[in-house]
Amino acid sequence: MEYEIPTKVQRLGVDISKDQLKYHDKEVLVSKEFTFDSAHHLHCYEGKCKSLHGHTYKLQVIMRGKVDERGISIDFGDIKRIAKERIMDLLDHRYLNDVLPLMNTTAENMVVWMYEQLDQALREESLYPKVRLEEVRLWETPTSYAAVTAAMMGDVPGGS
Ligand SMILES: Nc1nc2c(c(=O)[nH]1)N=C([C@H](O)[C@H](O)COP(=O)(O)OP(=O)(O)OP(=O)(O)O)CN2
Ligand SMILES: [Zn+2]
Repeated sequence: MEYEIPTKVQRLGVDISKDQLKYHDKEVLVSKEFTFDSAHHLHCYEGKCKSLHGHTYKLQVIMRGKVDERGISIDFGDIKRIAKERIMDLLDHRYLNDVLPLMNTTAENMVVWMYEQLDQALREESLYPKVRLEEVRLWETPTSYAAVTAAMMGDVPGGS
């Protein structure tokens, strides 16, 4: 997206040129974290998690993209909007075995589904053609997480 950046801007009363504002076009990782509370139980599992129980899940969404002329690759607020619409609105305070597509609700299965949801949403965003999903991490407890990366999902930079 093209932004109107004035040729000269003022800092502490001194004119500086827009070229001095950059690191634009550098690639950076941008991350945002969320929590949500859900109930679930595991199938095909002998142990306490076969019984109904709940977690405060923590989700970390890491995106990768070129910095624009404002110094932003993707607005943190837009990551929050996408994650809320595609994940938290569906899962927060819900029974996961009912609301997720048919799967065993392990952290591994859920994080792959979340990657697919977020990746699809980002591809549909016309605002950020130079940004892609890099990694998604899902903590089930403070000491246990599953993660998936773009490379693991077969997404290569420059691919369609
Ligand atoms: N590889 C996986 N192992 C387990 C999963 C999973 O999704 N992937 N899930 C569970 C249960 O859902 C359980 O609620 C979480 O397991 P665990 O980390 O063992 O929970 P604790 O409360 O015991 O965690 P501590 O932080 O060690 O107290 C089981 N395994
Ligand atoms: Zn659990």
